[in-house]
Amino acid sequence: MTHDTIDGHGAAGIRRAAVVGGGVIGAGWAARFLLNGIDVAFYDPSDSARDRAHAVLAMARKAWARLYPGSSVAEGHLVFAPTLADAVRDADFVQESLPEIETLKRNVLAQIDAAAPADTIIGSSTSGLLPSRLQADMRHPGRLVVGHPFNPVYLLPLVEICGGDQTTDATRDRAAAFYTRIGMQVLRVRKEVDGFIADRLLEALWREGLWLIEEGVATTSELDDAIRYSAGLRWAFMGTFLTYRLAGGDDGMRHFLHQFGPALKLPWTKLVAPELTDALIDRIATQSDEQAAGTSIRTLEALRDDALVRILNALSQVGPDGYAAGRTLNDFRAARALADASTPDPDGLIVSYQGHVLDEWIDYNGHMTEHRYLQVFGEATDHVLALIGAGDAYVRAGHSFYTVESHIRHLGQVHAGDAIRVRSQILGHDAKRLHLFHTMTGADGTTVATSEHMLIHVDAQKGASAPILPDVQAAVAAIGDAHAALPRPAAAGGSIGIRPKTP
Ligand SMILES: NC(=O)C1=CN([C@@H]2O[C@H](COP(=O)(O)OP(=O)(O)OC[C@H]3O[C@@H](n4cnc5c(N)ncnc54)[C@H](O)[C@@H]3O)[C@@H](O)[C@H]2O)C=CC1
Ligand SMILES: C[N+](C)(C)CC(=O)CC(=O)[O-]
Repeated sequence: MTHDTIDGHGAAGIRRAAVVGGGVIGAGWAARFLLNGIDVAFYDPSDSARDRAHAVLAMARKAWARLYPGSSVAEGHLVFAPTLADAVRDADFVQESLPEIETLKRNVLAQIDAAAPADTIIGSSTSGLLPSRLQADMRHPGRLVVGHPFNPVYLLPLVEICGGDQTTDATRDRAAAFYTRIGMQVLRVRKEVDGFIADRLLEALWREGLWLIEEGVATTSELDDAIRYSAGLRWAFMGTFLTYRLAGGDDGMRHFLHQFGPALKLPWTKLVAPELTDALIDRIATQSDEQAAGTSIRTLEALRDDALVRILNALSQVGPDGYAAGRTLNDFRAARALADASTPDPDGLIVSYQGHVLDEWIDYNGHMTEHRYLQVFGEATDHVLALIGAGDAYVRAGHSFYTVESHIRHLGQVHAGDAIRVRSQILGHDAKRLHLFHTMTGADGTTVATSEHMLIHVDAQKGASAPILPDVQAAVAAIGDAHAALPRPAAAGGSIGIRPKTP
């Protein structure tokens, strides 16, 4: 995998982004930036943009809670800028996601160029317009680069980077480093070309599909079935060429080309876009309505996100390091763990979880239900374990910590959407044991709950307790000794019981 250096060329210094154009894609970018702790100034004159941004952010939070559980990266702040100039004035990075109209984009890009600081990179989300044309009216054209994402931007990792004639190498590199830093898989387009790489492939398939509908060969639903029950499943991790290498049997690609290459001359495909007459549009839209069978766009988006999260999580477990997008996910998890480890806390505790209460965590009493506290505290524990070097790789190598005792105290209430934060203290440790205390606070800093856990170190293959490995032991000792100097929580070691009332 090409993994651009994370903080090369100042990408680590990007703290404020501007999103210009906040539709499907702009809102997705805003969510990805915010969930990476980057502040976002959002500009879109449409009345519905604000609601959409919040809705997309809520979906993204849900998905990220399942991809990066326990992460302590604090969400960035979102502001809705009244004007374009306000949005970009202090931005370290601008992402343009205006409608796919060249004249509009050129005009607004020139305005962004005039208002943004001179060293700010400007990324365009265009699906296929040529960057050489988009940068033509800019005074500093060298800083424009296409960063073409995929919907939903907060989940799909690919971003195609394509520069125009005047784009500098430094701009390409800085954009690549920045997109990598926010968890994306960068694909650098070697030569400027309409539609870049992925959309040329997607368009070819789409053209053929439209032709098949026009000819009455298949409906939208049959075309989708043809993909989702077959090639779509293997595309998710092997793409076309690796898949066809296997289809060539033991002789691989060479045999495949000899066997199936001649069909290209027949040819099977038309690849001509049919005329989109009103009648054809009606036919496709009606078939699409029938296919959706009344399921709303929001419900389909939730289904899509659920499936994507599961696929990404599954791919992250293939092979020692994850496979395809699963590998990108693992690399990003490791990078986030480093960022988590450096989250400062004024009291010297470990910031082990920062997030928001999700809708599905709410019970019939209207507040976060009890087992979700254990989930959050469990993720906080995982964060501490990763910090001392007992994360995924340690577990894969057969070593782990098991929790043998827990005590949760519920002291307040939190509701859907509330911000929560957990800070953790190592209260004790020895050759095999780790004693942790977590404190959960709400947005105003009030303590909502505490939890205390005893963990025992195990050799997972033997299924028996075993001494903590030396490197981890040293990390525990370093943090534990520092924490021993901090005040011990008054509730630590508390027991449960109904105490007799004093007369
Ligand atoms: N929808 C998709 O699947 C993908 C789209 N793209 C690209 O992303 C870009 C945006 O596409 P979508 O988000 O789908 O479009 P969209 O139509 O959902 O959103 C465009 C937004 O731009 C806003 N807008 C219009 N004029 C504006 C102005 N002067 N200043 C600020 N905002 C303005 C509109 O109010 C609207 O909210 C296009 O270049 C498209 O090719 C890239 C990847 C995928
Ligand atoms: C349809 N589209 C050209 C806007 C699609 C893309 O650009 C990428 C995607 O998400 O499929």
